[in-house]
Amino acid sequence: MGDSTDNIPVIDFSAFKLSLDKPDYDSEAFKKLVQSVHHALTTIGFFYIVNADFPPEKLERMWKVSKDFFHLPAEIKNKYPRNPKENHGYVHMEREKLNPDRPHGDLKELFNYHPMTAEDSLWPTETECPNFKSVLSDFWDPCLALHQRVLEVMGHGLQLEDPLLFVKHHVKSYENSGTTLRTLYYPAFKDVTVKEEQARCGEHSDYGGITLLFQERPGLEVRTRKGDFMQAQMVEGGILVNIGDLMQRWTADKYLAVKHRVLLDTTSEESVKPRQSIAFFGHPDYDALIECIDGSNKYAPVNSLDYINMRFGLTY
Ligand SMILES: O=C(O)CCC(=O)C(=O)O
Ligand SMILES: [Fe+2]
Repeated sequence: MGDSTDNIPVIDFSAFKLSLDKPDYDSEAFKKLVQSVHHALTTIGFFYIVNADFPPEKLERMWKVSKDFFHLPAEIKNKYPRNPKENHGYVHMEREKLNPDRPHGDLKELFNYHPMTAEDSLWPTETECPNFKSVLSDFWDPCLALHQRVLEVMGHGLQLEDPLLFVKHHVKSYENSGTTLRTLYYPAFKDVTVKEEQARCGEHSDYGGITLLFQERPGLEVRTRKGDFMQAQMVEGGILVNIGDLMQRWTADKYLAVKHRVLLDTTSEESVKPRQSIAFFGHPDYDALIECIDGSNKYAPVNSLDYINMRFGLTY
């Protein structure tokens, strides 16, 4: 772990928590929130949200149904494979390789939920995994609302002419965007055969807009500006936020999409246990044209859908 100045900042979101329709834009608390988020995204690239009124019972239910699902026999889980076109469904162990330079796929399994395409036939049945579908669907709403609040705060931090610019391009999340809820499971060390240089989750930056990450136990490492990796400290009730590459492009590198990973460190007692995490990947609407906000054209304008398709092509 890095020294305390390297720790990921913890930001109090009460000035724009989920139970408030709007923040008090002129309040010191809101200005401090904007400034803290801006500082985090221009330096370490990660921050924890606390006091956002995120419903803890929804998170508890997510941990439980996810565990139930991942404990099902492989032949049941494999009935619902991820559909490459729509990105909804189950991805088995070693299938995804987030760092293409590593020789083997990641030691994790996951289930992606994308409401646009999540027909009944693409979910485990109620007999196979009771409440899985309803709990994932129900978790989507607070994630969507919170990620839109973060996008608005970022718009203020960057002093955009229209602080709602990012939000306005993240509104079709149900029908026309790559926004995805993902529940992940890293099996215990004793239950896997680890190949050379195999990671639980290889070094990568996320692809899209912003990510909300919920962690059940430690293990995530984030790359510092110096290029080494540091452990993300655990924060009680904290929701970790980082941005994806498309957002970095959009901000013309003012905000940074920072690499992160999860290793299987067999000398650490924590690391050999199974680990769960949940990621909500907010992605700009498929028809959004992503152009540098400062007019610099540092990156050529790119269509959101073309960009995500290109990135998935390199991962699977
Ligand atoms: O499991 C984690 O903590 C990180 C997962 C992650 O970075 C991802 O799926 O993009
Ligand atoms: Fe990630």
